[in-house]
Amino acid sequence: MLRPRARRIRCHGAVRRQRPRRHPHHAARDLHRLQRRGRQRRHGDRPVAHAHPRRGGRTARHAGLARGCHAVSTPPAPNRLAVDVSASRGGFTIEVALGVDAGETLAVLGPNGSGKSTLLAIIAGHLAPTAGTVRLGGRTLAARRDDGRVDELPVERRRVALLGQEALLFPHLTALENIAFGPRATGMRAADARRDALGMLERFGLAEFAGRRPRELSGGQQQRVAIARALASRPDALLLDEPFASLDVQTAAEMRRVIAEQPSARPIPTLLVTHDPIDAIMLADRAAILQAGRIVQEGPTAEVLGHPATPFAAALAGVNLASGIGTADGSVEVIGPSGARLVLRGAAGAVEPGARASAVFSPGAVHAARADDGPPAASAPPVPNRWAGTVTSLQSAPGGVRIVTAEHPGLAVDVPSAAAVSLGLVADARLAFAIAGSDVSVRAID
Ligand SMILES: Nc1ncnc2c1ncn2[C@@H]1O[C@H](COP(=O)(O)OP(=O)(O)OP(=O)(O)O)[C@@H](O)[C@H]1O
Repeated sequence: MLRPRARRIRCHGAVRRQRPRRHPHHAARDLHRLQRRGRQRRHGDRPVAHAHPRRGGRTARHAGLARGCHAVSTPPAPNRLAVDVSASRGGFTIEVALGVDAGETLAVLGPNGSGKSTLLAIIAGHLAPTAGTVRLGGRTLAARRDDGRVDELPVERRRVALLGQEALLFPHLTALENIAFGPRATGMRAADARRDALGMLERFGLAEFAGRRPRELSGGQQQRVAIARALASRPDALLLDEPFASLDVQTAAEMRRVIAEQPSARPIPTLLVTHDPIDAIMLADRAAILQAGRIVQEGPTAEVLGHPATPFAAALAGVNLASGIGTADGSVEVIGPSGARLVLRGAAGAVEPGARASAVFSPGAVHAARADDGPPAASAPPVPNRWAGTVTSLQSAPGGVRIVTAEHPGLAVDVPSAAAVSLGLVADARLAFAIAGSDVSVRAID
């Protein structure tokens, strides 16, 4: 276990170094236990005893500071979060390397069970890696040594704030007291902590609720207090675990705006785990797709959602992903399960002949018409960006109908309701499809 460092305190005008006592961060630990309890509630881990800041926690005075003394806030330079770890939980293994710069937000998207929470648990200190390191700025949060032992900073000393779906506020404290709790735990004077907490409440549009207890606040207001509380303790990294998932659409939008508008006076890395592409679009500079414990794609958010590399990411982004082989003219030839050929050509970009490649396009960018001429001869060369299909399923889509055909069941075509009526859509109808090259993006598969 890493040794606690001495901290600097200002005492009657003079700045001194103070050696920490054995457990100088009990209150912060209580806060982290409470956060962890929320995750365990979702994931079925063993429960942790309920934290009570007044009984189990320690205020600045309890933490060993004399009257008139307070901790000098010397936060380490905001820095990069660098994770390069593997870990196991049950039969599941995760192996991830990623970095998030200060002031940057990385969205981690992935299907259920892909390891998103496990990744956060490793960074927050709830799960030890089986190999590798977690670094934050100049500090090592966890490192597995060659001899198999792990150097780990305890959760409460990582300066990593974790905000989950549930606000998990202390029920017996007011909104203001909840926010002031973290700074008090690190030794800030009560008056300063209250002043800062009031400032946070104002920033989050909650000033009028300062004196209310969590049960007197709506879910959205509680979540706003929770994010204010997370930031009030001046963490060096922020972990957001689907923080909007339990909120209604309007409140979630409001919360996204609040987080997006965070002033960057003290930039820190933010890692946002989400199922919802809107979170990545609104909040993240970069996005990573996690599948089965591995990052399968990472890059600028527009790039990852604009040209997804996997069917999961394509479904998330709401686009069609067609995989095939590059043709002589730089298009992508896709062969359906029954052998039907489809050539997709992008207006910009081309792929190497014979190379594995993919084409991406939106279901709504495809034009559909009645095809009265029956299926084309198998030997006929396909015309780029044109194909025919027999309808196998019709589903409702926003503003219209989603069509799936037997020839290319992985590719959806959306038509507006009026067009669906005039096409007389029924199962087994033959349709002709066309898409402009400007709406198709082609790329080689690595
Ligand atoms: N406490 C645990 N003990 C044993 N296995 C666990 C534990 N927590 C998670 N797992 C397993 O680890 C794998 C990854 O789970 P994890 O919760 O990290 O996925 P996730 O991507 O966050 O999923 P979700 O989107 O459903 O929250 C799953 O197979 C899960 O069953």
